[in-house]
Amino acid sequence: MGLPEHGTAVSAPGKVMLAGGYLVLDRAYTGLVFGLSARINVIAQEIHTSKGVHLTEIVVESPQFLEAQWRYGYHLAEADGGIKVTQLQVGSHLTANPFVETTLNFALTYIARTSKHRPTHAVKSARLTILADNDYYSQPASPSAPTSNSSNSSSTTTPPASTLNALTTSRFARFPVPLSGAHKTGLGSSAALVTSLTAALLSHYLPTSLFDITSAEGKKILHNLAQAAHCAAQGKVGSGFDVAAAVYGSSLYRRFSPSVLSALPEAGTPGFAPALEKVVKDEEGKIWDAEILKDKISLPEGMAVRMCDVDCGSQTVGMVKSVLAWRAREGEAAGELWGELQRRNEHLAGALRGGRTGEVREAVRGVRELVRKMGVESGVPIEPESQTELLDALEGVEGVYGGVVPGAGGFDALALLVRDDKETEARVEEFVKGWSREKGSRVRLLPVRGEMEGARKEELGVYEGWIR
Ligand SMILES: Nc1ncnc2c1ncn2[C@@H]1O[C@H](COP(=O)(O)OP(=O)(O)OP(=O)(O)O)[C@@H](O)[C@H]1O
Ligand SMILES: C[C@@](O)(CCOP(=O)(O)O)CC(=O)O
Repeated sequence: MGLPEHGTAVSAPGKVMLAGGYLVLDRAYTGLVFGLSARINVIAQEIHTSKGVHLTEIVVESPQFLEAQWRYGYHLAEADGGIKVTQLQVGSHLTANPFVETTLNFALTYIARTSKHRPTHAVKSARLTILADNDYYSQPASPSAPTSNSSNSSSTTTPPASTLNALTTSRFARFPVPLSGAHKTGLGSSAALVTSLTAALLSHYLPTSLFDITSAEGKKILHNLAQAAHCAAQGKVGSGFDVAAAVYGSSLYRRFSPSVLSALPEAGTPGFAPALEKVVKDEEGKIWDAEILKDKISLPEGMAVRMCDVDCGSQTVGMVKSVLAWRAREGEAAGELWGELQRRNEHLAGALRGGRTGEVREAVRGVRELVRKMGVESGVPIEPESQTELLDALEGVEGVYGGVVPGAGGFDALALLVRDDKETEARVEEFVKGWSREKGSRVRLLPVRGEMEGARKEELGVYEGWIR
C-alpha cells in the first residue's frame, strides 16, 4: 500500500485529571488537567467515485477493530435543522456509534452553515479513518491473526499480511474484537475522538480562512463545537475537562456554565443550525465562560506524569451522583472540605509550576488526605484502601514523588509523578510486577505520559499502511 497523496490528518490527546475531581463540576473550583501522549488520530480523505455515479456518503472506520465501519447518508433537515446523517446498513448488521454519528451531525451542520457554498454542495463524500494509540485499550494477550472481515471486506482497509506483524507491535495495534469488546483504560477516548473527528471534518471541508487549527480562533471553534457534540452524544453535561484537554492539552480548567448548551435544540430539529452557529462562534465572547489556563500547568524539569492501569475486577457505578448527593446533604461541612481541598490542589499546581520538586511529595499527600476524607464521608470509594496501600508503597520506590487516584478515583487507575528517567521507569515496572503477583491484581505501568500540546495537524506519512 503506497503513501496516499491526499487527505488531512489531525490528532487529539487523551486526558488525566491529577487533582480537582468532583470539585471541577462546580465553577467555583478548578481541576489540574494533563493531556496525554496517547492520541486519537483521524484522517479525512475525499472518496473518488466512478464517472456518472452520484454517491454521497460519509464513511467512518476504525480499522484496528473488527466490524468497525459506519456509513452514513445525509440530508438537509427542514426548518434550519442542519445536516442530519442516517446510518446505512453494512453487511448483515448495523452497529451504532453515537459519538461518531452526533459529531457528524454537529460538524457537518456547522460546515454547511459557514461555508460559502449551498449547504448540500458544501459536503461531498468523504472517508474518515480513526486510529487510536494503543494505551486507550488494554492489549490483547497475543497478536491478532489477519481476518477476512467478510461482512464489509469491500471497503474496510486491511493492511497486507506482510505488514501485519509489524503493525501489531507498532504504534497502532490490531484488536481481535469489535470496539464494544475492547477494554478501555479510561484515558478519555470519546472526548479525543469527538475532538479529532470534528477537527478533521472542519479542516477537510473548510478553507483555512474559515477554520485553522493552529490559530486561537480555530481552537475556540473546535472547542465549542466538540464540547457541544460530546455533551449531546453523552446525554449529559459533565465538566468538559476531557474535551478541553483534547483541544488545548494540559491546563488549569474551570468549567463552562451548563446553561451555555441548555438552549441548543436537538440536532435535526427546527432552528438547530443557526443556534449551533451562534453558540460555536460566540462572536461577542459572552456565551462561553470556561477558563482554560495553559500557563498555570507545567512540571519541574525532569519530572513526568505517568499512568498505571489497575485491573482488579472491581467497578463502582454512580460515584458522581453519590458524591454530589453528599455535598447537597452536608452543605456546610462539605463546602469547608472542598474549600480546603481546592487550596491544597492549587498548592500542588504551584509547586509543580514553580519547579519546587522538594515540595511535591507533601503537597500530594495533603491532597490525598482530603480526597480520602471526602470518600469516607460520602461513602464512595474514591481512594479505596487497596489504592491507598499501593500508592503508599509506590512512594517508597526511588524516583517516585507521589501518586493519586485520578479523576473520579476508584479502583482502576493511578497517576504518578515520577523522575523522568529509564532507571525510575524500570524500578516502577519491577515494583508493580511484584505487587500484582503478591496481591492477585494486575497493575501495569502504561507507556503513556503527560504532554502539554493539544489537538494538532499531522503528516499523512505517519499512517502509512493504514490509509489508501
Ligand atoms: N477508536 C475508536 N473508534 C471509534 N469510536 C470510538 C473509538 N474509541 C472510542 N470511541 C467511541 O467512544 C465511546 C467510548 O466512550 P466512553 O465515554 O465510554 O469512554 P472513554 O471516553 O474512553 O471513558 P473515560 O471518560 O472513562 O476515559 C465508544 O463507545 C465509541 O462510540
Ligand atoms: C468526577 C469528574 O469530576 C471527573 C471524572 O474524571 P475521569 O473520567 O475519572 O477521568 C467528572 C467530570 O469532571 O466530568
